[in-house]
Amino acid sequence: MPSPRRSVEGRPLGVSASSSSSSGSPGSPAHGGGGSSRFEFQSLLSSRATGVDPACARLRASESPVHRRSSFPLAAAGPSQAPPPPLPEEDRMDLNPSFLGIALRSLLAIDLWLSKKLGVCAGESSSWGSVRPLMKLLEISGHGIPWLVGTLYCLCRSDSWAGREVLMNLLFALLLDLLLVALIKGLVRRRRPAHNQMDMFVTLSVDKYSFPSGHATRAALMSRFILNHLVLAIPLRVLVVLWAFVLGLSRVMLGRHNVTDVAFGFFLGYMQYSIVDYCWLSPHNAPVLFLLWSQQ
Ligand SMILES: CC(C)=CCC/C(C)=C/CC/C(C)=C/COP(=O)(O)O
Repeated sequence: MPSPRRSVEGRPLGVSASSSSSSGSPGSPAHGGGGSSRFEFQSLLSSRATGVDPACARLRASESPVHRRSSFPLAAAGPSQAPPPPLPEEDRMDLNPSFLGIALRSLLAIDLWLSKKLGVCAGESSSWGSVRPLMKLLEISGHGIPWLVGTLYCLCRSDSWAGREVLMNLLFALLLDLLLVALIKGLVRRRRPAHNQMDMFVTLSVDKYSFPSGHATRAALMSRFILNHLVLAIPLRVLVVLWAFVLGLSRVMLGRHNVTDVAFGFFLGYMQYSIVDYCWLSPHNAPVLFLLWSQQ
């Protein structure tokens, strides 16, 4: 144990006015100005040597009654005792990452706990195991292959320029989605939940990762696309939104994803539509594409 009177570098801390044998605990704020300040000052410096989080040590220091009085306690120790230098700016900023870290860890813990609770169709023997076939049917409804094949088929059959334009953009949206999801999955590499059974219909190699949910991005992207480009009666519009929501929920119920994978997937899909809308392909800005297609 290093002497409590010395800093990590071995230099005296300059807090010698009160002896460590004075009554009460040295760390207690009730201990008195000198004792309290000694504890706090030591905790600031020795945290580097002991591995204690400096942010926590600093937090303790800033909470002390001495600091609240905003007079540096060591001044009371005597004229020969030089006050320690103020903390470097970058050290003071450490508090934020620490709070952010705690918030993220808490969110992650809630995410894992909630996802496990909601994974009621993760296996045949799960509490809602009998609904699993229905959930898997929903899974296929949001899979990339049926959407790609369906779009290409309609594009081949379409005989109007307006129809071709919408379908061409739908194809672009689907490809953009596959690309972005694969990119993020490959970068983040978050494993699928432990209770997931990897029995999915055709997957790509990145689909062993779970963040973000490709089904959720497609659900949000396709529903926004459909609502903006198909003239549908209100009940059908409600159905489209419901489909997207239930598809996202089914990913967690099947145990394929954590809640945050799906939540971010919805957000990403929503934003992807904005990109598609912004880059909307038309015979005016992409004439080559349309000419090529019309010659097929
Ligand atoms: C043109 C091309 C590369 C087509 C690939 C279509 C395909 C196999 C997409 C994979 C869809 C899929 C299984 C996504 C995973 O969804 P999660 O919700 O489990 O992330």
